[in-house]
Amino acid sequence: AAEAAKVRHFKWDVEYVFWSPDCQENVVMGINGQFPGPKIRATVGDTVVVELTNKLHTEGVVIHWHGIRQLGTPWADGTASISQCAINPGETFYYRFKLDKAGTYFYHGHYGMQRSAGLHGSLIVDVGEGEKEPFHYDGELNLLLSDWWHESVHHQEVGLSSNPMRWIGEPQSLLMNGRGQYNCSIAGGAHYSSNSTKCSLGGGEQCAPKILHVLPNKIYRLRIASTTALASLNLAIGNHKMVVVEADGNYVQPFAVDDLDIYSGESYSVLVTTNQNPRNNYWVSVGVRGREPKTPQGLTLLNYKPNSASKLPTSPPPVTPLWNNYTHSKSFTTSILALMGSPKPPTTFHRRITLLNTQNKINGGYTKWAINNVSLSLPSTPYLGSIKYGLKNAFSTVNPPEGFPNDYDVMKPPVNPNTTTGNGVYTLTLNSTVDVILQNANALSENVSEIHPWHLHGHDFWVLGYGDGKFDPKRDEKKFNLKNPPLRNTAVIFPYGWTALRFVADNPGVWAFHCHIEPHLHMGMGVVFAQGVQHVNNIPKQALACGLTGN
Ligand SMILES: O=C1O[C@H]([C@@H](O)CO)C(O)=C1O
Repeated sequence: AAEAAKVRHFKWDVEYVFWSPDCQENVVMGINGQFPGPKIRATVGDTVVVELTNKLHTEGVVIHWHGIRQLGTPWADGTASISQCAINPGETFYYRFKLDKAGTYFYHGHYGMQRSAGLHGSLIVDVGEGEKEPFHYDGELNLLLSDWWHESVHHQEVGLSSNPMRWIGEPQSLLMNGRGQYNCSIAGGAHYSSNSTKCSLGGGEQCAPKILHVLPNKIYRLRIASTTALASLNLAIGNHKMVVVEADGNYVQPFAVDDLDIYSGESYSVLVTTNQNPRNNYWVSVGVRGREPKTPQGLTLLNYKPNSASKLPTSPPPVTPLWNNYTHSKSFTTSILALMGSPKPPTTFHRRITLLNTQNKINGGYTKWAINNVSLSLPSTPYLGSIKYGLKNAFSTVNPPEGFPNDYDVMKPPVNPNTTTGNGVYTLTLNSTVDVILQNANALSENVSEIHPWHLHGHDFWVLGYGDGKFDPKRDEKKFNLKNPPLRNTAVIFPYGWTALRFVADNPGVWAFHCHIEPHLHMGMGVVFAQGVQHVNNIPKQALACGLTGN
C-alpha cells in the first residue's frame, strides 16, 4: 500500500478494420487497429485515463467499463443516452475513472450493438502492492470469450426492428481472445468424431488460437470473462479440475468443478493445477448452453511446456453439457457463495421492485422485450444531464411499474402480447437498500422461456436466491441467503424462474440495469435507476453536448 496510485494513460482510436476473427474476413470494430481492443492492466486505486478518438466515419461511439463502479464519476460509465452523449466521428472524449476494486473485468461498446461489432477488450485490476489475494498462484492466463456473426451488426439491427422481426440466429463461431475457426477445426478429423476438416494454420493468422502455455506442476489463475452478444457458454479443460475463486471482481468460497457456465457479462477466476501427464497437451473448449446450439465449440490448447504446441491431445475435446440441462447450470450457479469475511447484505430492505421479463409485440407485429410491460427506448438527451439540470420533456416522468399484475401467468405466453415503449426511470433514495426480484416468464411461443443475464451498472448486488416459477414473497423470502450471498454485477434468470438481488443505492448517478444479451437490450430489455443525481458534479461538457443539454 506504500506505492502511490498511478495515473494510467491510454490513447485509443476506434475504427472499423478488416479482420478475420474466425478465418473469414469481415469488417470489425477495432481499437488502434486491433481486435479485440488492447488489454488494460492496472492496480487498484489507479486512475485510468482513456483518450478515446472516434475514427468511425458515420457513427457515434461510447465505451462502458464493465464492473467498474465509477464512484464519483458516473459520467464516465460509457452508456449512450444514459451517462453521456455519444462521441461523434472525429471527436475525442476523455474517460477518467478510478479502479475501485481488484478483479477480472472487461470493457465494451454500449451504443447500439457495437459490442457485437467487436468493440471490447480485457480490463484486469491487480491488488495493491503489499496486499495479498486469498489464494496462491504461480502464473496467470486470460480468456475473453465472445461469439461472432458474419452478418454485420447493421444488418442485425435492421432485422431486429423489422416487421416481422428477423432474428439474428445463432453465432457462426465462438471466439477465445478474439480467435475462432469457422470452416475448420483445430481438433478436426475422424479421430475426434467431428466431420469438420482440420485447420491448416501456421499460427500467425488472426484466427489462429491463442495457445495457453503452462509449465507442469504449477498453479495458474485463469481469468475468464464473457462479452458474448447472445451465447451462454460452458468452459472445460480436458482432464483438469478448476477451482472457482473469483466472480465479477469478488472473492468466492473456493469450489472445484469439471466445467463452468459463464453468461454474458460475467467474469470468473479459476485456479488450475497442471498436475496431469506432462507429456501431453490438453483441450480447452467452450460450447453453447441454454439455446439449441448450432455453433461449433470454440477450442484452444493448454500447452504443457516443453511439449510442442502443435502436439494434439490424446483425447477429444471435453463435451459441453446438454444445452437444456438446467439442473447442471443451477447446480453450478447456486454453488457460488461469498468468501468468508466478504461484506454482508443489510438484513432488511426499503423498497422492493419486481421486474417481469416478457417478450412482446408492438404496433401490430414488431417484436420487443419488455419489463413490467414497458419496453425501454432510450431518450435523445442522456438522463444524467437532464436529471442534473432538471430539464423538462427530456424523458417520461411517468414512474415505471414496481411490479406486475397478480394474475399474470408466467408459465404461459402473454394473454395480451402488446406492449408499449417507455423511458421513465426508477428514482432510488440515496443510500437506501433496494431489492429487485427478476421474474422470468414464457416468451411469445408456447413452452419457451429463455435465459437472461442481468447486469447492473455502478454497483455490485448480493444474489439472495434463485427459484422456479412465480416468486411468492411469503414462501420465498424465508429462503433468502443473508449469510454468505455472493456479490456480483451480473446474475442470470433461469427459464420460468426468479432471481432475488439486493443492493445499496449508494452511488450518485444514473445507471442502466439490463439483460446483457445485446439484441435483447436493443429490443428494450432494460430499466434505468437514478439516485442522488444532485450530488453529481463535474460532468464534462462533452458528455452533455447533445439533445436538450446541448442547448
Ligand atoms: O429475442 C429473441 O427472438 C428469438 C425468438 O424468440 C423469435 O424468433 C429468440 O430466440 C430470441 O431470444
